[in-house]
Amino acid sequence: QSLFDGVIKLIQDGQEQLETEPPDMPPKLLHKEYDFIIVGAGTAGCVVANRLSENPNWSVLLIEAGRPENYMMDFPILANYLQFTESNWRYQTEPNGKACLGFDGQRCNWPRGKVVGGSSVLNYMIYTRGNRRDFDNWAAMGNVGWSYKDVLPYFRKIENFSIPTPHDQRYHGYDGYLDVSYAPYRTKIADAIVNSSQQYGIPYTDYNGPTQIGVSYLQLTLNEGVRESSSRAYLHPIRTRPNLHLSKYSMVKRIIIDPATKKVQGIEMQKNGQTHIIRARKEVVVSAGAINSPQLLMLSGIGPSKHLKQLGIPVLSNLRVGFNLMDHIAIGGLTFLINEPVSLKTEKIMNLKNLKDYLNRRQGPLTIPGGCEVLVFHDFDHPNDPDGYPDMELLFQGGSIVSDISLRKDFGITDEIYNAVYKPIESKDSFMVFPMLLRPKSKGRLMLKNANYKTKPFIFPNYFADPKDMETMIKGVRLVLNITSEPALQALGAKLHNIPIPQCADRPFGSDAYFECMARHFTFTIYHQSGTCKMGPKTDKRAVVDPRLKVYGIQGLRVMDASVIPEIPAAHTNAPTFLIAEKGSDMIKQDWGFKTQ
Ligand SMILES: Cc1cc2nc3c(=O)[nH]c(=O)nc-3n(C[C@H](O)[C@H](O)[C@H](O)COP(=O)(O)OP(=O)(O)OC[C@H]3O[C@@H](n4cnc5c(N)ncnc54)[C@H](O)[C@@H]3O)c2cc1C
Repeated sequence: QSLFDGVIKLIQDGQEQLETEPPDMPPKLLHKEYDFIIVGAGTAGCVVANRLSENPNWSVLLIEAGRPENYMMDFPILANYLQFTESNWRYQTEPNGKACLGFDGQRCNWPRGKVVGGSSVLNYMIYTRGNRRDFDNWAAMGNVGWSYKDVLPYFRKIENFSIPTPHDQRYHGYDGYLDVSYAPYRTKIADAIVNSSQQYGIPYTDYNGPTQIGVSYLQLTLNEGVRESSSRAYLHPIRTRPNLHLSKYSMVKRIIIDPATKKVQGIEMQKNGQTHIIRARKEVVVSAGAINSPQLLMLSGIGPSKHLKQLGIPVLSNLRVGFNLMDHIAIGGLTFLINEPVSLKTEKIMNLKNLKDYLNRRQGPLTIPGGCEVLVFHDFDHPNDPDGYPDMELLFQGGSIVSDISLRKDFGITDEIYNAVYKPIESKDSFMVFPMLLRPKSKGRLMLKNANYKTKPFIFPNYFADPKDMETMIKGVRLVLNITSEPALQALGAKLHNIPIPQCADRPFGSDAYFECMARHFTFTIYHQSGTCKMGPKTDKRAVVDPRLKVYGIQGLRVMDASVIPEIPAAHTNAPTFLIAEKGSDMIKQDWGFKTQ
C-alpha cells in the first residue's frame, strides 16, 4: 500500500471517528432537566457518563468545555504536539525562586486536556495502577471501601489487557472497555535499557500485577497502535444511547445550590455565547480535573471561607478546597549521548516508510507515545525486596530534548539554557531519563485569583518544600548512572551529556550539589496534578468529599476525578482516575437503588 492509500485511510478514519464520538447536542435540543449532570468529559467524566447511562431510566447530561477529539490526536508519536493546540488549558505555576527556575518566567507549564477525553487525549498513555499499599493507605486514612482488596476488582473491570509477557491472570481483566497493550515497536535503546537494568539486578516485571518493583516496557492505553482515550474507550461504544446527551464547547460557570437547604439544583453553563441553566433531579457530578474541579467548587461557594469572602463569594460550605495539591516531578533534561544512529529523531523517523507503516498498518516507530518506552520502579528503603513500595520511577525515552523541537517548547526551557546546554548536541543521537519522585512529601495549593470563571487560578506547587524530596531525587539520578553503566547500554556508548546548565556551573558537574541545582532549574512535571478536593472521613479537617465522594455540607454533589486522591499513589494518575470513576459510579448506583454487578 502506498502513502496515498495511507493518507486516504487516515482521512477516512478521522471522519469515522467524528461519527463514532457522540454528537454535540445543540442548545435547543438540550432538556431543561436531567437526572444526572456530569461536568467534564475527561478521563473520569466519560466513565461516569457511560456507567450512569447504563440505567435506561436515568437521563444523563455530560458537559465538556472543549472540542471533539480528532484522529490526529491519536497518533502516539504526536503526543508532544497536542499541548500547542486549543485542546490544552495551558496552566502555569507561580514562580517561587526554588523550582522551575530554568523555564520562561520561572513558571512550570501545566497542560490539561480541554477536549472530549480530557487529559487522556494529551497524555503519554502510560498505564500504571500503583502499589497495593497506596490503596491500603487510603483505607487506613479512614476511606472505607478503598483498600487494595476493594479496588482490585475495579482495576480488572476497567481493562482489556493484551500484554503478551507471562503475567498473573488474577490481577488482570480481559473484557473491560480500556485496551492496555505494549507499543508495537521498540527502539534498540529500549531493549538496551531493559537489558542494562536486568544486568544491574532489576527483575523484569508486570508492574500492574501482584508486585511492582522492576523494569518493564511500558504498558499503554493503546489499541493496536492508536491512542485509547477515555472517550474512545467509554463513550464511542455507547454513542447511540438515547438517555445520554453530550454538550461540547460548554463551560460550566457555577453549580447552582439552594443557600437555605444546601441542596444542588443544577448548573449554569456558557455555550455559543449564551448562558444556559440546566437542572439536576438527582445529582451533579464534578469531573473537571484537579485544577478545574476545585476552581468550580470555589466559584460556587464551596471552599475556605476566608479566601472566598475576600473575593466576595458567599460561602455555602467551608472546606479546604484547593489544598493538598500534589504532583509527580522529575529532573528534566538528563541526557545520554550514544554512538549508534538508533534514537527517535523526528527528522529521521518521519520518513515515507514509517508514515506508510503507521497509516496502513499502525506499526513502526510512530506508535511510540511521545518517545516514552521503558520504566523502572525502585524502592530506596528496601532495594532488595521484590515486593517493595517504590519511591522512585525512572522513565526512559528513546530520544531526548534535541530529538524533536516540540519538547523544548513543551517544557518551556529558556533559550539561554537550551542554546548553552543542548544546542551543541542537536546533531547527535541521544536518549533521556526522567528520575521521578513517586511519593513526594511536599504539597501545594491552588487559589482563585478572582470570582470570574474565565480567570485561571493561582497555582503554588511548593515543589521541594520538604528536603527529603530532593534527597530522593538525587538518589534517583545515581540509580540512573548505575544502570546506564551496565554493558548493554555501554555497547551503545551511553555517556552522560556533561555541558552544565550555566546557572549551576559553579558546582562540580555530577556532584549532588550540581544535580540539586539542575532539579531546581529543570523541574519537570509528569502532569499528575491531584488531591485538591481531598477524600477523607469526617474527622479529617482537610477532607472535601467523604469516602463515597459526596461533598461535605452539600446535598446532591459529588466530585469524581483525580482531585479526590487523598495521597498520590506510586503511579501515573490516569489508571487511578479510571478507578475512582468506576468505583464512584457504582456508589451512585447503590445510593439510588440501581443494582450493580
Ligand atoms: C501532557 C500529559 C501527559 C500525561 N501523561 C500521563 C500518562 O502517560 N499516564 C498517566 O497515567 N497519566 C498521565 N497524565 C495524567 C492523566 O492523564 C490525568 O491524571 C487524568 O487524565 C486526569 O483525569 P481527570 O478526569 O481528573 O481530568 P481530565 O481528564 O483533565 O478531565 C477534565 C475535563 O473537564 C473539562 N472541564 C474542566 N472544567 C470544565 C468546566 N468548567 N465546564 C465543562 N468542562 C470542564 C476539561 O476540559 C476536561 O475535558 C498526563 C497528563 C497530561 C496533561
